Amino acid sequence: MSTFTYDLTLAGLSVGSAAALTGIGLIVTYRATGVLNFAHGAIAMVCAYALRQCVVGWGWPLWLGAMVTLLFLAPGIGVVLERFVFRPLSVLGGDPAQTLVASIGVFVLLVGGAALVWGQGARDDAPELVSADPWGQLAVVLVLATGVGAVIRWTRFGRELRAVVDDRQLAVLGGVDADRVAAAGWAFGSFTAGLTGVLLAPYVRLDPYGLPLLVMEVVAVAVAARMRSLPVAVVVALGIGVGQSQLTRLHPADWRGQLVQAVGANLFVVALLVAALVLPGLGSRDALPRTTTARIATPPAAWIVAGVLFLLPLGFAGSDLHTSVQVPALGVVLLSLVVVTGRGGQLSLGQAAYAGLGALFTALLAAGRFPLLPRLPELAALALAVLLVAPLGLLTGWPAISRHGLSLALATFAVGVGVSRFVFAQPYATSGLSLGRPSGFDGDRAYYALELALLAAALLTTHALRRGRTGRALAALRDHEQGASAAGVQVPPLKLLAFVTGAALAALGGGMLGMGVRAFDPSAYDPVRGLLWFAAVVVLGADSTLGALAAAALLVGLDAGARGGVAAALIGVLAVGVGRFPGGPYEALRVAAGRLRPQRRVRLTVLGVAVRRRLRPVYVRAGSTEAAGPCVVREAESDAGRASGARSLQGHAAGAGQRGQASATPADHTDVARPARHDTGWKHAPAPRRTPAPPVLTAHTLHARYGGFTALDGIDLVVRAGQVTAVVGPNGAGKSTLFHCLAGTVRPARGQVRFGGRDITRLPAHARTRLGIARTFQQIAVFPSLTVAENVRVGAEQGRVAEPGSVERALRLFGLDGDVRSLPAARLPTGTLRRVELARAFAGSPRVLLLDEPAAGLDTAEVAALTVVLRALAAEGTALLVVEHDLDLVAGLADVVHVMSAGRIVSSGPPDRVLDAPGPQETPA
Ligand SMILES: Nc1ncnc2c1ncn2[C@@H]1O[C@H](COP(=O)(O)OP(=O)(O)OP(=O)(O)O)[C@@H](O)[C@H]1O
Repeated sequence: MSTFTYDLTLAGLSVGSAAALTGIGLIVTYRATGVLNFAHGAIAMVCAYALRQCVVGWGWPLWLGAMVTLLFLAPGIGVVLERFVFRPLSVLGGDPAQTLVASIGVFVLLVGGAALVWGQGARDDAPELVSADPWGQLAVVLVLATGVGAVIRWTRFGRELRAVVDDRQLAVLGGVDADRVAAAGWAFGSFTAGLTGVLLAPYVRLDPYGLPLLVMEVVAVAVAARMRSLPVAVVVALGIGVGQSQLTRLHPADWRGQLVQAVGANLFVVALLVAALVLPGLGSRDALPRTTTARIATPPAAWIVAGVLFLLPLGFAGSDLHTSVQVPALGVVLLSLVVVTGRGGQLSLGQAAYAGLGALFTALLAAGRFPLLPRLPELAALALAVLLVAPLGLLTGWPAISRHGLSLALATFAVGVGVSRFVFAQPYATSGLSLGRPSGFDGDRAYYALELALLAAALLTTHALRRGRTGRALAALRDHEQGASAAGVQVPPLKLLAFVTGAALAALGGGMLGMGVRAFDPSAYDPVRGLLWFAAVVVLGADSTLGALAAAALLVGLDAGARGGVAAALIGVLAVGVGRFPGGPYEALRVAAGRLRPQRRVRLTVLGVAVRRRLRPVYVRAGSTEAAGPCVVREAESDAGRASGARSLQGHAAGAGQRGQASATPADHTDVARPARHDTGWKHAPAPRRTPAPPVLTAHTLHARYGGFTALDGIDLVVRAGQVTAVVGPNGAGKSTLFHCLAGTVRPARGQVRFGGRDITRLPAHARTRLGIARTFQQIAVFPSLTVAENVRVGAEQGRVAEPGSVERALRLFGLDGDVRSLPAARLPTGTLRRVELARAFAGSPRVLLLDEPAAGLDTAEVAALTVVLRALAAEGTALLVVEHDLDLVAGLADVVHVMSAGRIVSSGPPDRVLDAPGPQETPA
């Protein structure tokens, strides 16, 4: 090996060691707590500053500064974060969404805090703890990795750690002190962050923004190791480090060479892009605090006040006016986050990239440097830049189709970092670039007026996306993606729409920002800004346009008026707390106000029916002297008849009977007395016989597998119009898998699903809904931020046919046409929510209703009323398939029962025959 190659290898090992350290720290924290610590780089930066402060600022000996920094400060930060930020969140349920936002909040807080304390400028006098000789650093890394690996594998603490990671609650029940394990994980993770920071600081720019970003760029190392394997992380880190170092030999001749060199010099970013966009995703849960609250409408007065405040700067002069110019521009950028994150519920940490591209393209187009295009006037350049950047929204929109939670966070972050490194930081794109204002708007006042007009256009666009059919579909997507898909919402195109619109708005705002300062400044659009803007929008109410405008004013105002870093620190503090108030500050205010004022109570009937008694006569215990009474429906209806909701149901069902669509109406059933049979065990009265109805949905030899495990083993099933078909069986029998295959959320390995003769095996869930297969969920899927009527309207708009009056009909049928219709679904009782979900499914005029444990969470009276409703729907001609554990409900409701065991249907027939037979169904959960 030549000396040059050897030297480059050594340099690469040095960089790779620091990356390996970061990987080890991220993996250990993730394993111990389930949190991907976005603040890791910021902790590294704070520790590097602290060591410099001790040694350079206060003149301490290096060993003392290093001990205090690495053995007290770094682990201390970890313990404090665990105790005061992440433990409360894990007590609240450990939603990864909230921990992600909190860790971004910690990042922003530390960056802002460091800028406040140590200033924003870069330092080049960080003390050198370990000599530049890479062998020393490598030794540190290998000792650490081996030590951690040994602890995890062979010690009691390691076993506890693995137990907590696998199932925290189970580990706690088993006597493990999960908090201690999490605190140790955080302390160690922060220690490695601190070590990375002090090792790197002498060789890179030590500043509050650059170092954290540099450290987070190597997160690919941990992702490549699937957040699990320390040896893989170390090997990948060293490999990329050496590769990156070797590629510095390239000497560019033209812009292509420069691009290749840029790739070589940023191999960790390339690895991040590959890890985040190509490798399978890490987590699947939603990445935003799930909306549990209704959106609070902005009072008109607030808009008037905002309008006046935004007009005020027109009367300003000098530096005040010059600063104000940034507010509308940043407001437009933040509105892009309202569209993507607030309304669409899609996490986007890379929005700064689109803003920067908007500014860059505007500058290139206005300068005549854009390939193949002539020089354009500034306003035309801005408009064309917006159009050009909009489709680039697919860069993050495409991954968002299949990625959620952490995976989407990483993908959008990676795109932000990639664009920053490969476009903004490259001289071939940006050298000698200036950006002027449109002619006629050169002065600050005129330009501000132009910005207000553009802001108004952006507000109108945002507003349009928050109203009407698309607005409701977006809200549904945000509130419950699976539920939205089940309601017929075409989720992938809707996500793309959100990201493309978001990219266009960000580009517009970015171009306006650039024109405001008459320059393209790459640092104004770096990925740290993306995190800050994301945090600012989330804490001020992600779905609030006014919140975005307030955030813009706050960020610009604090940056201009206070010491640098105040804005970031404030936003960080708020973001750290946001997980405790998932609805944002409005929710916090509401909670506070709620303590002072009693909440408005709404009286609701149960399923629209004043049913108070459990249905009695379907079962009689052996030896009981109680005679069988009339059948289920008469009992329920005799109570129900007193309620308007029941009248609507009866009328509805009778109407259906008159139209001749149904084989039986509830009234028909009341005429069928069910004699009791006195025998051992629970017995069932015979169900009324019906004439065979035509098949609507059929399954043919369905096979489904999870890895090597066969969950469905050749299922044949027929669901007929006007009948209730039930599937029962013990836990793990495969009922839910069958349900998912029919609903389109699981793709069978073999076999067919047919609907009205058409093969729909490969159709996605939303397409099945549009054909006429609606479903409900075991865990109720409603859209909490929408009102009851809006929930039902989503079902009607996206369902099989948009029949006029279908919303009102569904609301009436399920007894939701009173005051409750205009209440937000958040915080309604379970029974009402079940009705809302059913009404939503029904409003799309489905031919088949798939119901996954519809009685889950309902009390006896609600189950009784539910039976009436489902009977009425079947009587109307709808085909119902019910997967249910409640055998009482099945016996009283179903026409045909299929019993499943170990992935097969082991018996089928009318409930009285099937449920009486001994078999696996007798041990349901
Ligand atoms: N995503 C999955 N990955 C691996 N195995 C799975 C998955 N989902 C289900 N299984 C397994 O497939 C089998 C069938 O599960 P399924 O949920 O369909 O049964 P079930 O009858 O609905 O049970 P339950 O009544 O408890 O919901 C079970 O052994 C289950 O452990």
